[in-house]
Amino acid sequence: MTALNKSIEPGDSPDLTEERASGTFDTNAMAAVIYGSDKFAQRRREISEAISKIPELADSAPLPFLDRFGKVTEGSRKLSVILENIDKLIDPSSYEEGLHLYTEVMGMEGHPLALHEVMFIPALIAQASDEQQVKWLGRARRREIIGCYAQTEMGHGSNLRALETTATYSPETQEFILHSPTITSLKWWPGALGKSANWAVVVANLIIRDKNYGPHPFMVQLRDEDSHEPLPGITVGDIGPKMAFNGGDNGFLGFRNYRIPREYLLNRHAKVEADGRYVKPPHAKINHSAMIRVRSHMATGQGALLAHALVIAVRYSAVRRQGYLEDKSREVKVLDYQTQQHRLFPSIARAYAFIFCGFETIRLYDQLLIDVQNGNTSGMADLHALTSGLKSVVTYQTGEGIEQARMACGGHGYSMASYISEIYGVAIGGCTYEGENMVMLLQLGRYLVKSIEMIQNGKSRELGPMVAYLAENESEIDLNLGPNEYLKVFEYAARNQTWRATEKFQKLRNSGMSNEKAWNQASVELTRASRLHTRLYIMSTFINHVGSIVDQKVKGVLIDLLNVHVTYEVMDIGIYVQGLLSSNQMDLIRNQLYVSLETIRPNAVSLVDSFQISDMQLRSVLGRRDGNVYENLFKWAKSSPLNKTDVLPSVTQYLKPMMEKSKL
Ligand SMILES: CCCCCCC/C=C/C(=O)SCCNC(=O)CCNC(=O)[C@H](O)C(C)(C)COP(=O)(O)OP(=O)(O)OC[C@H]1O[C@@H](n2cnc3c(N)ncnc32)[C@H](O)[C@@H]1OP(=O)(O)O
Ligand SMILES: Cc1cc2nc3c(=O)[nH]c(=O)nc-3n(C[C@H](O)[C@H](O)[C@H](O)COP(=O)(O)OP(=O)(O)OC[C@H]3O[C@@H](n4cnc5c(N)ncnc54)[C@H](O)[C@@H]3O)c2cc1C
Repeated sequence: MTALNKSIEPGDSPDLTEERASGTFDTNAMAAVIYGSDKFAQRRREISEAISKIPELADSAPLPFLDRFGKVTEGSRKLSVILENIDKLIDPSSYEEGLHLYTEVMGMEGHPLALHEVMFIPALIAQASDEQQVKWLGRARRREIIGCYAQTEMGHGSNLRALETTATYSPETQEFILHSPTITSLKWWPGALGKSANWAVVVANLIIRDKNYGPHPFMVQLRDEDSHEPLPGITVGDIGPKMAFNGGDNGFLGFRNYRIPREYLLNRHAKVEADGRYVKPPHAKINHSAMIRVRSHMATGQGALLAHALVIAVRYSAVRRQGYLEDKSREVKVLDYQTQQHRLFPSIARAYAFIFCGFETIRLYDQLLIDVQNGNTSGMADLHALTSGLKSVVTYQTGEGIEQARMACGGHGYSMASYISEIYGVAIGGCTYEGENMVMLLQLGRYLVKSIEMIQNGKSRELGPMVAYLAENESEIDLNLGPNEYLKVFEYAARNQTWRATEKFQKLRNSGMSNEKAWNQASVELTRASRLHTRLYIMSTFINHVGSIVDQKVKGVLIDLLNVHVTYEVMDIGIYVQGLLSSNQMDLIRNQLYVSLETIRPNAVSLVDSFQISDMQLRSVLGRRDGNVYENLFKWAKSSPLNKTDVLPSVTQYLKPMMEKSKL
């Protein structure tokens, strides 16, 4: 009989083989659920296999041993190998296949095409007119040019309206003149801008005859296509090392009265006629679409990062033995400790939940893109509110989960051999990029307040399906709790908090305070409402997704995982449900959580194996598929550049003389 867990191979650590043998479901079938289809899950495996056959695609050294220069060079080197072999590796027209290829080969530390694929091309698709797409999109897709998305400035990121870069229209020459008037107006942070990109989508305030029409996207050539030297009028460079993404060249950019043709305003939606007449877009915020797209993809992306950390921590916890339970003759796998399970299993559930939730937001974005191309912008506000909350909650919880995974690996978790700190650095960047989390929670807060105001004005029927629960009365909770009852508990918490926060804001405003001051004084409560609303959404998409699964064994284990999720989440928001649940009921839920941790235990390794993250992609000694951690940890340490010689020059130059002097 073939094993249900497809990761078993001869030579593996017996501890991991034992774990895999206890799995109750087919990990390939689970991978099909995680990656949306059996076909794509299979393609991922094939792509990984094809990559492994091209030795030049392997890291030339463990990435943590490379310095910044080495990391940036390594990314470009591998990119050129990828492009030479691209047809052998993927269907180049598939975004998903490309993403898998890049993630596997490049790792997560950044590379010259990261922003090209994630923002530059999507911005062209959403914002360039048909003629502009003919001009640039093909070139971008063929990677004849490398692009980035340059919006944030040194002085402003969250508050777009305060960007200082201007694009002033000159009707005489039919050009826009891009200018950076101050130090703080320098573009600052855009990925791949520093050294790699030769073109950029630049967001600048459009000025026509002294009137500011707000931020608009412009296609701007930064560097000569032959020499790669910055063009006259452009100041560009790298912003230096960061917490993570050090294989990437996030950059700065300034303009000195830099002229571009009128046709370089991305003008699918807004236009400037030759005489300077402005043609308004169908929605004031349509220029934000590249951001909405990334935010829509963030739940899946962050779920995948959390998954990376959990693969490492769960596998390692199954081979790490420390201390005793009942059997005093052999130390126990640390995964058998309830505290370890409590640390890791709710995060496994969240990783699955985020990925499933991401399916939904990506689908909503793709639909919105079609609608907007057809002139229908009515879905923009809803998706903006939803993805604003979602990006904030998933990035924060992913960061929490990764950090717990690191601690769950003890001392070795702190070593770069675990690679978890790199994953953490990358993931936690998501709390900031695409809109700082508090700022984005408050965007959702605005939407929730407006929803409550609709209810107060007797317009409950006009509420969208995602906020309809705000108008409902709470019902009794039956504590023969199934997932749907937990959903009701969450609805109660989110509804109560949203009403309380809104009423606080309204009361302050009605007391004569300005709108802005009242908003600020209610803002912590509003962010709490936004988080609860978003967590409710995540839970409900998780429940719906599990309900739709056909494979009964896969569905069975996902129901077990859902039980971990709903009980953990409700315990976590206990303070918001005190008015609904008695302390006896809370105890009952707490016990259900502990039972669900035990239930999921035999499937823990199979659940993380199902993410099918190859060793190459994982880059972790602790998380290796074969579980042979210790001998490889020693090998890894020996490969440290510091161990190339027994006596370092720094010892000869400084420490030896110091010790010699002390002897006198
Ligand atoms: C391989 C991995 C690579 C990782 C890649 C990482 C790449 C990172 C890239 C970046 O970070 S790019 C830069 C991202 N920057 C931001 O996200 C900036 C955040 N700020 C904003 O998005 C906006 O400033 C804001 C906070 C949303 C406010 O918008 P605005 O400045 O336009 O404010 P107002 O004029 O006050 O308007 C508010 C009004 O508009 C509605 N609204 C805002 N955005 C949208 C939208 N996209 N769609 C629909 N509606 C929108 C908002 O809800 C308000 O509506 P009302 O409440 O007034 O009705
Ligand atoms: C790894 C990484 C990659 C990036 N890539 C790009 C890129 O490719 N292109 C690009 O253009 N940009 C990029 N950025 C920039 C990023 O989008 C901004 O840093 C982000 O939007 C936050 O803006 P800020 O840095 O100005 O923060 P600030 O707005 O200055 O935030 C500082 C603090 O002020 C608070 N705050 C600000 N406004 C409010 C408010 N209205 N209400 C309450 N609190 C508020 C915030 O919550 C935060 O605590 C990247 C950033 C990082 C970290």
